[in-house]
Amino acid sequence: MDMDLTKFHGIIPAFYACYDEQGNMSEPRTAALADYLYQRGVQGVYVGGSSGECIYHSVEERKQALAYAARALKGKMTLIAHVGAPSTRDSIELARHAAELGYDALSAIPPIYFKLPDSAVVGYWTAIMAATELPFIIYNIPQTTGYTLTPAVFRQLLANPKVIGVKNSSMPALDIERFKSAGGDRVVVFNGPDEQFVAGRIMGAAAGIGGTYAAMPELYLQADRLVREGRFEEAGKLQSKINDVIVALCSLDGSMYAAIKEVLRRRGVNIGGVRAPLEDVSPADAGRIDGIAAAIDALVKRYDEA
Ligand SMILES: CC(=O)N[C@@H]([C@@H](O)[C@H](O)[C@H](O)CO)[C@@H](O)CC(=O)C(=O)O
Repeated sequence: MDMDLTKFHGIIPAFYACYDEQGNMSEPRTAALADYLYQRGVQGVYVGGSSGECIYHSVEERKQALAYAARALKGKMTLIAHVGAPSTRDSIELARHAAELGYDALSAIPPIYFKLPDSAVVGYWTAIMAATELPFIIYNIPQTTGYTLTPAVFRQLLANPKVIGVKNSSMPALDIERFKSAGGDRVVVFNGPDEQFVAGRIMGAAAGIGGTYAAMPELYLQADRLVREGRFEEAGKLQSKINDVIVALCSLDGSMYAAIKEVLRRRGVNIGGVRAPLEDVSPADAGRIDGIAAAIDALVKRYDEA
C-alpha cells in the first residue's frame, strides 16, 4: 500500500476508557481526554486497545468508544482503531464501523483464549483486513494473548499490501529490530513497552504506542525529540525518569490504569474509574498519587526548560 507513513510516526498514546459516574461510556469525558492530548501535541491516538479496557466492553460499547473519540479528534490527529475481538465476526463489525467513522488505520491483537495455529491467526487478521480498505497494523502482545508473532509470520502477512506495520509490545527490543529488518521502509514499527521507548526508537521503531503515555505525554514527546536529534544520552536519562514514574504507578494496590486515571484527575481530566475486574486504587494511596502527579509536573517543567 503506497502511502505516506509519516502520519503514523511519533507519540501515539493509547486512549483510555472514559466512563461516567455509572461506569458507562461517556462522550463528554472522552472529549475532555481528547482535548487534553490534543493540547499537548501528540501525533495521534490508539483507541480501544488494552489500555482502553476493550476486553471488558461489549461490541456496542466499543463502537461508542470509537465514535466518541473520532467525533472529538477526526481531522486533528492520526486515529488508529483497535478492532481485535474474540470472534472474527465481531472484529469485522468493529473494523467496518471504524472505517465509516474515518479512522486512518485498523489494528488487532491475534485471536485469544483458544491456542490457535499460525494459519488460524493469519486467517483472522486477513479476514479483518478484507473487511475495509484501511491500512492495518498488526498488534503483537504475547504477554496478554499468549501468541508470539514471529518474523516469518510477519513476512507472510507483509504479502498483504494493507499491512503497514506492527505494534510490538513484547519486551525484547530485538523483536522491534527483527520486524523492522523484515519490513524495511514499507512498515512502521511501533514501540509497545513504554519502559524501553528510547531503546525501541533507536533499534527500529519510528513511533510509540503506550499505555502510560497519556499520563505524561509531554515527557514522551520530549524523549522522542531527543532521539530524533541524536541526543541519546539525554534521552536515556529521561527514559530513566519516566521509568521511575511507571514503577510508582505499578506499585500501588489496584490497576495501573486506575492509578493513571487518578493522576489524570490531578492533571485536570476526569475520565472516571476502571471496569471490574480491574481494581480501583485504594483511597489510602491518595497521597502517593499526589506525589506521582507532582513528580510528573516537576519533570514536565524541568524538560520544558531544557
Ligand atoms: C503489555 C502491555 O500492556 N503493554 C502496554 C504498555 O504501554 C505498558 O502498559 C507499559 O509499558 C507499562 O508497563 C502497551 O504496549 C499496550 C497498549 O498500549 C495498549 O494497547 O493499550
